[in-house]
Amino acid sequence: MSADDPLVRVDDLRKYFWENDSLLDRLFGDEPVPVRAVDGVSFDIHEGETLGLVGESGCGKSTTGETLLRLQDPTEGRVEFDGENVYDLSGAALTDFRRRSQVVFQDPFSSLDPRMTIGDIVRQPLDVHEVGTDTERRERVRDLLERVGLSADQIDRYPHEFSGGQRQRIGIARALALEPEFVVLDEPTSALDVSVQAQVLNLLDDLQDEFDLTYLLISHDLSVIRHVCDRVAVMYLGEVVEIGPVEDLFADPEHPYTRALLESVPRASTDERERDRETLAGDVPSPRDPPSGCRFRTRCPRVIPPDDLEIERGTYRALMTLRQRIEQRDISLDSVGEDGRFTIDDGGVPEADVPAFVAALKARLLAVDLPERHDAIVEDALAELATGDWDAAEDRLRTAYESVCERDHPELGDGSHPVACHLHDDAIERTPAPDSLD
Ligand SMILES: Nc1ncnc2c1ncn2[C@@H]1O[C@H](COP(=O)(O)OP(=O)(O)OP(=O)(O)O)[C@@H](O)[C@H]1O
Repeated sequence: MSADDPLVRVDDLRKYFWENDSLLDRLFGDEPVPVRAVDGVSFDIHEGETLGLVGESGCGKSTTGETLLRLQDPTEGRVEFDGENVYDLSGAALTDFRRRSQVVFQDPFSSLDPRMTIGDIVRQPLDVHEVGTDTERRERVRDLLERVGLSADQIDRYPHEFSGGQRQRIGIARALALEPEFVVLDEPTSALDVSVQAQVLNLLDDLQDEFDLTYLLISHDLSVIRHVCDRVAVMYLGEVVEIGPVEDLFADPEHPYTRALLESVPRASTDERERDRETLAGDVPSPRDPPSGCRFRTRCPRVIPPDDLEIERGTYRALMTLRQRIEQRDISLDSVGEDGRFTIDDGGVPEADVPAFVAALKARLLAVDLPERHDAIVEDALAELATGDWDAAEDRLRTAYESVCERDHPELGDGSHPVACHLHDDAIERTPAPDSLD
């Protein structure tokens, strides 16, 4: 490995969990369903660097960390550690990898065995890897406790005698026992009081310098990422959508998802506060059935309209949300209008009621006023819903409004700050929406 080669290289890593995969499910003929927790993730981590992995809950951060440490088997892809594919390792080489790479978990309350003294907890990896003599192991544990800011005299105490921050220090001491080079820090401070979070982050920073550590820091908290990381990879629904140096990414977030995440961080500057807000609406979709094309497009405030469509960004977003609800059959027709105003059977509402039904449905579903041309299209689609023809409504709206974001999957690309978004894809001809900020 040359000095420029990364210590960790993750290449198109995938980890699917399978549901409906038991013998019983197969007997009943249920098809196994993949949960695409990690779906084609690539990044490098250089020696001495801290790479942050950020994203909302459920987007695959922990699974990425655990799979690259080989705590979980990958579905596909490759992870190189110091030039070797970790999934090919066995015997002494695998033991060596297990020594050189460690993890610190989020919850210092459940990750420490309450029946063991903290000395035994920190010493356990030394026993497993048979490092040194009994006396040397005890000395090493005493030294580690001191290095993480505890007292060597506390060696025979139990975890319940310590505060949350102190327990996380014990977890860190255990992770460092074997002198690793690489540590995955999985939400290391999110279970802690705000007042002790900074202390633990500062400790991790000091230890990194002292022991030449390389970190992958997993966090949903951008302020933690900003405080500690050199570069950051933003994950959404199993994919990395943007990656870059931390200052660049915070100063100039390119992916609409990153922009929306940053909007959720309180900031001091008036200029920034006055910037247009692009907050995140709705939840992360299920990784069992991720959206086609760009996975963020179902929530993206900047979803790209077809070229010939002159439409404001907010209006187009509202129409896309309406489409999604129709495609998911996520609209209850029974509750349209005043109580009992419309009678609905399998064929929908009686023909004479269709205009009134459409007006009531439109008022309920759309908070924006539509330009005439779009109003007519939406009314035709809602009239189809009124007569129970969901497929026709779906087709009509797709024909009028289909976005490149749902057709094509954006690739992350190369360079120091790549972004997987069609807004940054020169190959795609597009007309920006009239209220575009760019
Ligand atoms: N063992 C499992 N079986 C089935 N699905 C799983 C399993 N582990 C994780 N998942 C699913 O994989 C997706 C990614 O989970 P993961 O824990 O990696 O996300 P995360 O970004 O770390 O979120 P969090 O911060 O909440 O842990 C989630 O939808 C989760 O429900």
